[in-house]
Amino acid sequence: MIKVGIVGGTGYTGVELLRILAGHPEVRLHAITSRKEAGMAVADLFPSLRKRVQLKFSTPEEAPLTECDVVFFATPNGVAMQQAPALLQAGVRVIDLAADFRIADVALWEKWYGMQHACPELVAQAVYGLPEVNRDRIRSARLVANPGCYPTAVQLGFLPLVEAGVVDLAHLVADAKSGVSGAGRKAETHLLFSEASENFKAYGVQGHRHHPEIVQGLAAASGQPVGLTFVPHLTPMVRGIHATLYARLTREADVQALFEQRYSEEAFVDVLPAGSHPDTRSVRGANLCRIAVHRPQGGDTLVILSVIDNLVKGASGQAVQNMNIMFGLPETLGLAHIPLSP
Ligand SMILES: NC(=O)C1=CN([C@@H]2O[C@H](COP(=O)(O)OP(=O)(O)OC[C@H]3O[C@@H](n4cnc5c(N)ncnc54)[C@H](OP(=O)(O)O)[C@@H]3O)[C@@H](O)[C@H]2O)C=CC1
Ligand SMILES: CC(=O)N[C@@H](CCC(=O)OP(=O)(O)O)C(=O)O
Repeated sequence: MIKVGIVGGTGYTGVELLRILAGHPEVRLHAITSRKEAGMAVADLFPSLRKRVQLKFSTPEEAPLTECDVVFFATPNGVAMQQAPALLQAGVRVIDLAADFRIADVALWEKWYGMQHACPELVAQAVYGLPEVNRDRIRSARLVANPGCYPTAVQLGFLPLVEAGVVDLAHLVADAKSGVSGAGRKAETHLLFSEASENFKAYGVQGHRHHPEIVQGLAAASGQPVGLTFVPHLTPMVRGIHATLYARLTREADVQALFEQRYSEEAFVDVLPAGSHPDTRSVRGANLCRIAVHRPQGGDTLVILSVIDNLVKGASGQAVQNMNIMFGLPETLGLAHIPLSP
């Protein structure tokens, strides 16, 4: 059994990790932290976990994290980089759901995240945890940087095209919409029901911290610089990301076949029949990215639709997928949830 610790167990990705890991046959939950709820039983805070999770929250200082085989950080940016070095030193493997180790260029990371990196020397050791790209490196990784939610939906949607070199790499467009849980379980005015419901807006048009992460991944996949316009939107639903991606075809290709071949061996990427319209509900609660390929009017502009549940394939499910790979388990173990519908 793998002994698991979670730092940040009261946030949305933390409770989603608990939901998935409580049903994982090879996992024993050993430590879970919260500074605000220390001493409280997990099941008292989250009744959905009653009789499934027996642990109590401990402070990060008191939790027996060094006794774990792997520790997940489901914390705000800038927390894992403070605590990961000591855990790695103690032989514990680390999966960070935040962005501390996602960007290889530390100066670029510091610019976007507005803080100094606490352990820049570890960034080069970290493996970017998008299994569909980095599976072999994840197997032996001690430190995994779990991708952001938008970057997962956008990269999986563009990858077959940029790898095959059939689109104009200078002018990619990603128009993405996220549910409100993407912003985390915190009290902010724009996340209030009266503000976020019956409302729809773009944000971060001038620049969003997921832009450099997406560009880094697509440039590595294509071997060339990539130009991307990325516009995130907040949409009044709880879970889900719908990314509408645009790319101009520069070479004739059977794009549907390209996608089907690229993902034919991937358990968690579903390429739909040509012309489909995936909805976020079709992936809700599941570790799954569903993709549909369109070529409107047979022209040279491709439209790719990519949907995920931001908390599952966009965060905690993908983190468990990475854990399975790191510990030599079947990649799908504990991740067979069927999406919730309706
Ligand atoms: N929500 C989403 O869809 C996605 C989120 N992510 C990333 O995952 C991470 C977690 O996100 P989310 O669950 O939404 O965040 P939340 O804001 O919902 O939860 C944050 C958690 O971290 C704990 N925490 C906060 N500060 C510290 C600290 N200094 N030391 C230790 N624990 C701390 C909090 O508990 P307490 O304060 O009690 O200690 C809480 O449990 C973030 O980095 C986010 O960017 C990535 C992909 C998708
Ligand atoms: C809807 C919403 O607010 N989404 C968040 C992104 C989700 C996230 O948590 O991204 P990181 O893991 O990179 O921090 C945002 O745009 O800031």
